[in-house]
Amino acid sequence: MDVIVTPTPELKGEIGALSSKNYTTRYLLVAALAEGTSTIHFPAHSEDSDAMRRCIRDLGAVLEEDDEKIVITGFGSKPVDVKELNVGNAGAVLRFLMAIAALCPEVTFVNTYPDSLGKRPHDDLITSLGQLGVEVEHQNGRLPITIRGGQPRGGKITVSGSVSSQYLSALLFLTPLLEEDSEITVLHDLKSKVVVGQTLEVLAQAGITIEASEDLMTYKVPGRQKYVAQSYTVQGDYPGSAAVLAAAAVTKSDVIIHRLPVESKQGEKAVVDVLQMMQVPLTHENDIVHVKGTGQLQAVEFDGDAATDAVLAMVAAAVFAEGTSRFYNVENLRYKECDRITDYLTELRKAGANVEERQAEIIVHGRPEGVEGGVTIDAHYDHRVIMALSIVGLRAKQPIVIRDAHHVAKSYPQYFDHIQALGANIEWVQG
Ligand SMILES: O=C(O)C1=C[C@@H](OP(=O)(O)O)[C@@H](O)[C@H](O)C1
Ligand SMILES: C=C(OP(=O)(O)O)C(=O)O
Repeated sequence: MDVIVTPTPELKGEIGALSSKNYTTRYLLVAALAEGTSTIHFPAHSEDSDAMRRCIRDLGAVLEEDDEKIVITGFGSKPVDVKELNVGNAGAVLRFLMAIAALCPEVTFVNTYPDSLGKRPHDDLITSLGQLGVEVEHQNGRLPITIRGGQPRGGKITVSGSVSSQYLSALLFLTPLLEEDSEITVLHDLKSKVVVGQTLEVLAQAGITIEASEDLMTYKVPGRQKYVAQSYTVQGDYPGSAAVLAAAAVTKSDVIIHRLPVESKQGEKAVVDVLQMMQVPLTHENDIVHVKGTGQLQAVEFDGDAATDAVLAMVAAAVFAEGTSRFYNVENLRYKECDRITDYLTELRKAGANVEERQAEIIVHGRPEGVEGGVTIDAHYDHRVIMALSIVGLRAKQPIVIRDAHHVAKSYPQYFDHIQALGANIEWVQG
């Protein structure tokens, strides 16, 4: 399905934020790794969180769900002997479960998105699993991947953090269950470091003890631990909400989003500070963000690694700012659903934006007068590219068609309904 975004000068209204993708995937996993029955309130519903639901069920967890909660009876440290898992296009779900699959005799992760997740590298995690004695069959570090685990014992492990934090998170979920204590050392840099804070927070909530160094580069993980069944509540999602906030920032707006906690470990909450730095009038109190946009923005410089999943939305806002914006330290955007630097900027340029790329940087020469639009955009299977280009479409001179916009459902299926409810001019058409 394609979406036509017709220029919309004003947005107005209130929405509740979608539930956090990163917390939902983590709570589903720790609930599955516990032996008792856990409850997760307000879990996210999206292709990625559904992928985790499907896979933990295949691994032996029992799930019962109603409108506001999911009750999960876990399999503990003993998943059933499943032969195949399908994670869809969900990177984090794949990486976390590649580690957990080490508890199974032999599992193959199939390749259902050859042009997206199928292109993403997993070599660094494969190397670390090898150190635990886990045999991994792969296609040059990519899907399809077969894990032959059995009984990894723990010990000293190194993992590179220079491409993704998800490899480290994966090892942090697995190692507490192993026979021996483990010591994990992160090599090189650790990208998306803030997301590891979410992993540690959830592990602690699930009763797991891990000693992490202050810089998050070394970990002592006692073995033979048990995940404790718990009750969890999922907070609102900043990465998805960042797109709605950026849309409000580039239009004349009066937009309120509920359920965005002021105290949160989600790095993408920085979108609020970045928009403020861009002189967008907004307040953030009592878990409510209220934007009263004028459509006028100033350029900004920002270390994007602190808010990796909100960078595309911030860049879209910067397209209409006065001056030149720079988003640096973002090389790992190249290893996501698409190359979120080259592919994304290609689409932005089509729409009329003036943007430049470096290996680890996006530079935006703002056009407060607006961009031309009147083009068809390729989604590159990327929900965040789709949301970002819709923001540009709101302020373009001519409508923008976003092809295969249904991939927005990877993280935020109700995104277009939400911005439509705020007044955005959106039409779905058969592609
Ligand atoms: O651990 C997680 O749940 C995630 C980590 C981040 O990935 P990288 O560590 O690869 O940057 C983020 O982009 C992704 O959406 C979710
Ligand atoms: C990169 C993302 O997800 P993942 O790595 O889990 O596929 C994302 O949600 O933007």
